[in-house]
Amino acid sequence: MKLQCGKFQLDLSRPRVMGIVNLTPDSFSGDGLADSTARAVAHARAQIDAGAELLDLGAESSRPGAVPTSLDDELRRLLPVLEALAGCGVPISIDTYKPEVMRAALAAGAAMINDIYALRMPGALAAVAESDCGVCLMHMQGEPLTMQQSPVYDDLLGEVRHFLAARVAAAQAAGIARDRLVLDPGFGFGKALENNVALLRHLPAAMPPGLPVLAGLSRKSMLGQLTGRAVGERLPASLAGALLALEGGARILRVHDVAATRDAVAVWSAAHGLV
Ligand SMILES: Nc1nc2[nH]c(SCCc3ccc(S(N)(=O)=O)cc3)nc2c(=O)[nH]1
Repeated sequence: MKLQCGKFQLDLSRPRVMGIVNLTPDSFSGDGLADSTARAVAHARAQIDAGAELLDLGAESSRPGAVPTSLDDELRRLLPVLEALAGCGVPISIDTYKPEVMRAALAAGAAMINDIYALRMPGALAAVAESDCGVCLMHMQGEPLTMQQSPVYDDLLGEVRHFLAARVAAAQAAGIARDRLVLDPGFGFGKALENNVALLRHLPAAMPPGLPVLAGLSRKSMLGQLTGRAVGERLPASLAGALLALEGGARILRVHDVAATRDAVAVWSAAHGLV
């Protein structure tokens, strides 16, 4: 399965590791790099050296309880880092839901848009339809500020699958080719522990067929709830979650710990007969 990401074409017949570059001041996992472009760029390059085959740059926190970031603040944090990473050799994804940020990032060389609102904001479909960038469509119930207060599902897997299928249809209707799309169940985005566990246990049933899947479990609270570990002590659980996501068909892993995840993926790939 191939994913078209601007000038890059990703062969997703084997798993790829996407390194998280958090440009917010209040990152949930203590990795915020908002105060220094140089530090953020150095971190991004270190992730590439560690084996990241995509990077995800985010300048607005979407952790539970996060308040929205202004357009100006998001652009001010994002663009210097994106511009400094031009020519880095791997596709740069931008974690944003604002069409204006999408347009500016695509003009500055971003190869993928990672939208936690799945292009539902006015103007978002048009902003990416004009490009040939990759697009990640993610499921979220509610919005970051309140999504974890009381998530409720009648049919979790069906609701996630139907939501994503509807967003795929909307994207295709806007002229966005299927080979540009990757889908994501949105671990921790309006999901209680039992919802996150059910998604991990039955991942294929939550996803419309025939499209690649991205999973982002790294350091998330579901792992803390299952292990009792604080956010900085969740690497073993994050690796276990990553491999379970691969078992469930995910082929892009969005992680903080690139080198460790690459090692876990190497073991998984060998056991699956992948080179
Ligand atoms: N496609 C995609 N993009 C993402 N961007 C983020 S930022 C993390 C926001 C957050 C932090 C912590 C919790 S919690 N309460 O579960 O620990 C939830 C959400 N994540 C993802 C993800 O998964 N996919």
